Amino acid sequence: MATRPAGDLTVRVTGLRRAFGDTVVLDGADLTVGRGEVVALLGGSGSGKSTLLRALAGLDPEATGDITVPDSYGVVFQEHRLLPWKRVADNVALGLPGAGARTRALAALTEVGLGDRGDAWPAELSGGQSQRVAVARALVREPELLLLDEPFGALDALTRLRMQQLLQRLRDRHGFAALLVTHDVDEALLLADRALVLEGGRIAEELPIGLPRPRHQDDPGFGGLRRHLLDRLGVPAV
Ligand SMILES: Nc1ncnc2c1ncn2[C@@H]1O[C@H](COP(=O)(O)OP(=O)(O)OP(=O)(O)O)[C@@H](O)[C@H]1O
Repeated sequence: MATRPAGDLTVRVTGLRRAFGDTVVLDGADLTVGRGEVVALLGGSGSGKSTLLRALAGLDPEATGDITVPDSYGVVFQEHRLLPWKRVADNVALGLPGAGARTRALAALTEVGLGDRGDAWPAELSGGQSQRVAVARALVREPELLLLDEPFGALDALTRLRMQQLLQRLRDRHGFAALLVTHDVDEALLLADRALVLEGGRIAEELPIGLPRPRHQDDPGFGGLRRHLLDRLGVPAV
């Protein structure tokens, strides 16, 4: 049962467990996300990152443990998950109460650079545009927390970079906290205040990322942190 966390924390997870048959994927994982903090969740393929995120998003009734998340959170997956039979603005406004829903949806679309595409159908958008709409849909309720599961993982490198910059701007403007599941060490280092490494069903390492913002791959300090994380993930420098 999720309840509201107290104090400076947006998320508090204690003793999170999830097994599929005999395979224990999450084995008592603990983590926190502070208010307005961006936390990257890294880990090898199959380490349980998506399982953890789904549990936090309330999508996995079989996960056990103490999970506290705010009342308002938005979720973005690797696939945009837009409803193809609804226009873009109606996808973003979905479930919003009241007569102002469309106005709010168009404002959120403007924030992601798609203010003029509200009447388009999802099929008319590129992959990057579709993910922008997914971000707008997650943002439209002004959530305290975004849960992001490889949100840019399916995009080409340039589009991914633009989306990372967009996420950074939105975070500066709105101050939401985020838990960002990613395979991409550079993405974690560009965006996150802290990186967590999931291994053996628990958070095996927690790395504060104190690099000044705005960040760039060429910044001093970036390479050392990248090497450390890659090494931790079993990809040592050659
Ligand atoms: N519905 C399911 N039924 C059975 N096993 C599952 C199910 N969902 C996940 N698993 C298993 O749980 C483990 C963790 O999966 P999960 O998708 O959380 O890992 P991940 O770290 O997100 O991986 P990747 O980085 O490859 O996306 C994997 O071994 C996976 O096969």
